[in-house]
Amino acid sequence: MIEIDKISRRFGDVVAVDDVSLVIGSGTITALVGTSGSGKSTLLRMINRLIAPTSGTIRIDGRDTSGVPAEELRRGIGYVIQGHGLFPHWSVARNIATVPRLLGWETARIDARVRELLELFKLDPDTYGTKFPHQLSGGQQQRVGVARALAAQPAILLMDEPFGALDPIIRGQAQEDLLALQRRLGITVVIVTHDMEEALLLGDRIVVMDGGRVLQAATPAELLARPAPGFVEKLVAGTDRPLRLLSLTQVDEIAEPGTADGAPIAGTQNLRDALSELLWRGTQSLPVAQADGSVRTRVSLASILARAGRPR
Ligand SMILES: Nc1ncnc2c1ncn2[C@@H]1O[C@H](COP(=O)(O)OP(=O)(O)OP(=O)(O)O)[C@@H](O)[C@H]1O
Repeated sequence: MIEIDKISRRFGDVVAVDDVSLVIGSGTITALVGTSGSGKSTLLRMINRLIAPTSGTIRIDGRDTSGVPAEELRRGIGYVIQGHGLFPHWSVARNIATVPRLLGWETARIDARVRELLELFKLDPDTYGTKFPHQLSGGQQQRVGVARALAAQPAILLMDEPFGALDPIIRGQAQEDLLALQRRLGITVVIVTHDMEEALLLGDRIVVMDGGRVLQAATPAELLARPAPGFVEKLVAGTDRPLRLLSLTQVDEIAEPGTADGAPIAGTQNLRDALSELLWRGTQSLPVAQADGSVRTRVSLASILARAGRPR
């Protein structure tokens, strides 16, 4: 758990972060979202002490980070920035090995870890380990950047606009990969983005910042249903709110007993997928399949539409 307690940071006359308090649960993804200059990066960098707070305290698992040597702290926290930040004259393998080498791991252990990570990120170790960053695509460089951040198995991963430089298709894939990776490793992720759509997709919790302050910290469902008046409401209104709401609910949650024609949709898919499928097929209801393949329920267009409006 990361406890941020009344943290502020000034740069001269500018108050970049203004009295922020937040609790970030272990094993969750928290998205810090806001416009440029709202203090997101400064707040993120105070967690690994790349920036020292002017006042306030940050505790990680109960331990005040101001008492931990900065190097030691940073080795235990992965950090990924926009445009990957790889060392251009080092091979991919050496880039990934940066922190394990600093920690003095044995060569065989480092090599095994590098291979494991390359495989995890779907990059063949024999093909890609010896390449240099400029020989990779933007998406591949980004994956190597995340692999490097995870090399020493940190419990926390900080990401500052990690997908900002990727084109929309690669970006969508990278977001899905991050979700899968986080669920698999159970790490705590704090990600900075100026994109509310990205925050809604990735965040278990979304923290909206403006002028260095937290305006609202909530789950995606809460934020969509009850955005704080003013700035947050405006940000949320810019997203496809009804479709976003639908994507937060699984088909199983509203499926009813009965049958329908056609190929079934999995109960674990979300209502947005179900709506899309219904519209495409031009029908009123779809059969719903369970993990064991059995089909006992259906989901109807009417019941989906009832979930797409403003919650009352
Ligand atoms: N090293 C610095 N020296 C002076 N001012 C700074 C410094 N770093 C940040 N600031 C100022 O602090 C405020 C918050 O900046 P910060 O980078 O945290 O915002 P941000 O929300 O991450 O913005 P962006 O999305 O553009 O990165 C801005 O007004 C910025 O100009």
